[in-house]
Amino acid sequence: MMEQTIKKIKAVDKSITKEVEAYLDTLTKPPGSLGRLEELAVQLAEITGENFPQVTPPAIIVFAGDHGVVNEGVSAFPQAVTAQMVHNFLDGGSAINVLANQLEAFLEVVDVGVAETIERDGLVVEKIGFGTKNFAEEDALTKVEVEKAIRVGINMSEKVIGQGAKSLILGEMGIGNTTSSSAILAAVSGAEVSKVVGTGTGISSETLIKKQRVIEQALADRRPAKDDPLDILAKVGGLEIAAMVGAMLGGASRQTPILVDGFISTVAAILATKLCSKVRDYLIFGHHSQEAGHTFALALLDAKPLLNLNFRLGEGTGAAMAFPILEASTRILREMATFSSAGVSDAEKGNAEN
Ligand SMILES: Cc1cc2ncn([C@H]3O[C@H](COP(=O)(O)O)[C@@H](O)[C@H]3O)c2cc1C
Ligand SMILES: O=C(O)c1cccnc1
Repeated sequence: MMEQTIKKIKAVDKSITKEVEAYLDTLTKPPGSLGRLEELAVQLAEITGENFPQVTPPAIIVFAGDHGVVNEGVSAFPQAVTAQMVHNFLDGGSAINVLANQLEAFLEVVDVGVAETIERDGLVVEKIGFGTKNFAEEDALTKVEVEKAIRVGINMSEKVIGQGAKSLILGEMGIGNTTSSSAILAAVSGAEVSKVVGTGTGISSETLIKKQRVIEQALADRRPAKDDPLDILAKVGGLEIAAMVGAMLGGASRQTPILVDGFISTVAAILATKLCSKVRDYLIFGHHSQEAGHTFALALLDAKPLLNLNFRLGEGTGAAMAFPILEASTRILREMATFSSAGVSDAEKGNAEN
């Protein structure tokens, strides 16, 4: 199924680019003066193949999963917080709930691998396992589990797009997942672990050293294949990270813009683009996270995030904050007057008259 989805992913429509750029120059502003908003408008047109793209309504999907590596003491919070936060999402009390309400976005919460059974109305239960295995001791997942989690992500994107979502905001919840993400990033890039490890939920400097050692030892023991995203996910990955990879493939296959969140989401994006390089052009990077490895992860994708709000939360919060910028870029195209419709002199005309 993943292969079929990848086959469906088309290169974004570059035949529309010149037309949209030219149209932007007819609007009542000096050419290019709306800077990145204009670049975004062009990118959204290329993604959707439409001169007047729509990103509203957005769908927010938060994938939750646990990590066996928490047994090594690599997070500031206990594993139980993953399930507790899933309850909080369903009760409406988390940061991403607040932003979803503000954006009037539909929020889907998906249990793809929380370590506890959660039965609640409104929760999408697609549990592939009760957390991953501790990758300090054994492979986190089997290849089959990775493939199943990717499929969950693909299905979720297809579901919300089928329900009318015009853009995707992807987020995650999983205590320990910055450890998994740093391990993935080191594996896929060959970078030193020290360059891609960070404090996650706020660990001490001693714990940070331990976290780095745990990752270094695991990479030496597990030996994930650099060019094989599925092998990397199986050896040191997570179910919610694999599901995000799938959601990105699914979104791209349906020509839908995807807002990427922070460190964990960007690591998933690196894997998705490794599986299919065409995915890159469907991605818009919401914010620059405080998590240490994010700068390096963004550079690997040559990505320039829209915001820097000193966030280090996850859940899709940084991506959600950037959504109004996307919406603005589409409204510029749809709602601004042109020089001729508004009777405003354009640059050459003005010079000619002087
Ligand atoms: C209350 C709470 C809410 C969160 N929401 C997202 N995260 C974020 O922190 C976790 C990753 O950090 P680490 O690898 O250090 O455990 C993930 O769940 C991530 O989504 C949270 C963390 C906590 C404690
Ligand atoms: O950037 C992120 O996504 C992030 C950073 C710290 C903790 N959780 C998530």
